[in-house]
Amino acid sequence: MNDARGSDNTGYEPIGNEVGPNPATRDGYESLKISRREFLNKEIELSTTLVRDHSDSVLNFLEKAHVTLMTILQNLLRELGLEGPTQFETFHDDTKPTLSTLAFLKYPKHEECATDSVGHNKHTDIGSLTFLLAQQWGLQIMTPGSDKWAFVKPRPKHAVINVGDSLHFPSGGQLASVLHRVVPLEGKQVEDRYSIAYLMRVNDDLKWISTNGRVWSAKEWHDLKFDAFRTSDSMKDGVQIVTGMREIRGV
Ligand SMILES: O=C(O)CCC(=O)C(=O)O
Ligand SMILES: [Fe+2]
Repeated sequence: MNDARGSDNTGYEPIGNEVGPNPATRDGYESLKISRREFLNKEIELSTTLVRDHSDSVLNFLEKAHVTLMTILQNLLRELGLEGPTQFETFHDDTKPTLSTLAFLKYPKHEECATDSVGHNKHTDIGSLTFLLAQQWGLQIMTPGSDKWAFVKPRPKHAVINVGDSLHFPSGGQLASVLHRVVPLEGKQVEDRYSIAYLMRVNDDLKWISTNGRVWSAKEWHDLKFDAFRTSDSMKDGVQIVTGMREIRGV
């Protein structure tokens, strides 16, 4: 595929690039990603038909998803009294480096791919807020305080909005990032599943202190988390990276 770039934010990634939700399996999705910054600055040229022939629609979607998330963010911050010195909104400055990404994901049905490549491993999202569209079943969440997975019913014309680690840590946990994963309803992917995720992220240089007292920049956290997604090592230096330090046992 021409657009394979070996990047976490731009281009094509095949199935099996990351660890899967079941022990000893890899993930079961392929993706096409578009870096918001590179796309707005016209720095990327993806030859994939979706981007080449529909760039106006992609731009329109990207802008609408971004504005929607920024509106939600502003309202959340106001309601929680987190405006003022923290000023999270100002950490989404398009003139500065940021890793916000639009991702198109396909989980091919199992006649087309190996059954040891299934779903999407458990994780909390890296960035500030996520706008997720999916028409088929598969998304599961574990709400804070619970140790059980629950399917999220797909609702036509509804998006799923999730908080990411970059709001969770700086808000002192007032905004919780929900742990989620994707698994096929019947253990096997019986139909192609498609999802679109706009992963809004803060500027690379935003710093915060995690629950174990370490200072992170948004970019450091992003890069370490992608390393953990690819290996079966979800812990790093005693820190649970993929689960956003939720310290959940046995999941
Ligand atoms: O495919 C999905 O429904 C979820 C995707 C997801 O969690 C992500 O891209 O962070
Ligand atoms: Fe996610």
